[in-house]
Amino acid sequence: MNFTAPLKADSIKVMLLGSGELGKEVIIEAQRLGIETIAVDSYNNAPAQLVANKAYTINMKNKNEILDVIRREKPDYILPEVEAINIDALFTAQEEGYHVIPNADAVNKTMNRKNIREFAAVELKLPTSKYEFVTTFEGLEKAAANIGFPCVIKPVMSSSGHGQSIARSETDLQNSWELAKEARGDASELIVEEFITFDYEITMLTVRNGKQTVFCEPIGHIQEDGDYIFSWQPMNMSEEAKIKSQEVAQKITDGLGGRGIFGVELFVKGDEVYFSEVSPRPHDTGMVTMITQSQSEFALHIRAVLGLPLDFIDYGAGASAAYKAKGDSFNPSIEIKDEAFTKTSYARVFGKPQSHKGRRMAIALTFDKDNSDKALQQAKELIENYSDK
Ligand SMILES: Nc1ncnc2c1ncn2[C@@H]1O[C@H](COP(=O)(O)OP(=O)(O)OP(=O)(O)O)[C@@H](O)[C@H]1O
Ligand SMILES: NCC(=O)N[C@@H]1O[C@H](COP(=O)([O-])[O-])[C@@H](O)[C@H]1O
Ligand SMILES: [Mg+2]
Repeated sequence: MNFTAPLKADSIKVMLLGSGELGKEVIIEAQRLGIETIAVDSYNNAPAQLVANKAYTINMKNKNEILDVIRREKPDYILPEVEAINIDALFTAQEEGYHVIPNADAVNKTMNRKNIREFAAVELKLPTSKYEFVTTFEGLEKAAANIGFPCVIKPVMSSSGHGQSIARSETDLQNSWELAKEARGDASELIVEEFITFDYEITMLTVRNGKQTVFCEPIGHIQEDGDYIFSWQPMNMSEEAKIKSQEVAQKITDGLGGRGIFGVELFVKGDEVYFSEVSPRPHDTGMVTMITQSQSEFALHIRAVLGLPLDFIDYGAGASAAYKAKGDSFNPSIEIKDEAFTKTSYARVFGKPQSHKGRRMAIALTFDKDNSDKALQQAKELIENYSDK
């Protein structure tokens, strides 16, 4: 294939909307190509802001504030990094000729569970859990009775497990209702999902550069309270399940279109593959690619955005373990014991300016040439050497 997108790095400007740990690595990869970078978020000194050329702190839910920074900076590419962004601003920017990654419609679909679930299940006919949407407590009771217990309840707009719960019986519904309502994001509507008793779940990182689609090796992961705590790559799976996973990932990303990396979340039971959701951006479980691939998911995202070739080397197996703050602090410090620095591991500390209990602050990355179970075991052990104050 002949790639015809020469890189004129010093004349390219990217703007990140959302500046957390994932964005920080995207900015670093962009900087490595000499690209000018602007990091926007709703609080000062967000991780990506610490490494970008310029930073803005705005209300990300406010259409005018987003459009103001876009019109002022005139970026070549706008890279949404979080879900909680005013979507009208992205549609307007796109109409004005700005290039939203992957495109405003894909961001709109994926930021809301109702849009993406109906797109996947109804339009693309991909297998998913049974689901219903509700806006009232009575509606929740009815939907849970139809779907059966246990069921999973989530606000239609939320991420990292916020506002999510499993109701095991009718008596849990009141708690689930209140938890979802208290969550940040849009909790005015909830999705009630059938609980899938999967054997394992994966993220299929899928990269589109406008000319081809490339898959990374499947990433296995473990979630606690709807948020990832461990991931490893490659996930050892049957050839049939792997092919089905790639087919689902291809369909959903073709359906969304545009350039960039996507994290397609799938549940696998035997050789059956269920679509769960998709991020049109790097994925938290994909941080493991910082140790397993010559081009991490962040480097691949930038390459895809620019329409550049996507070739890379898989170095071997690896794993990641998330470190979550144990307490609350306005001036947090992460302590990592010497034992956590081994020949086959390293740390990434995000530099978040404030911690609160459960906030992801750092990760441990481990490598093992051919055994992801061993890498995972080491990651689990090493993260015990992390603490915070
Ligand atoms: N229907 C389901 N059946 C079984 N487990 C589920 C179901 N839905 C969610 N889960 C579990 O909860 C996790 C988080 O769910 P989901 O990905 O929908 O939430 P999220 O808040 O969007 O997370 P993130 O933003 O981190 O991707 C899943 O990875 C899975 O482990
Ligand atoms: N599952 C989505 C995800 O991992 N997103 C990552 O977490 C950051 C928010 O962290 P915070 O909640 O600690 O501010 C986001 O900016 C993004 O990097
Ligand atoms: Mg998810």
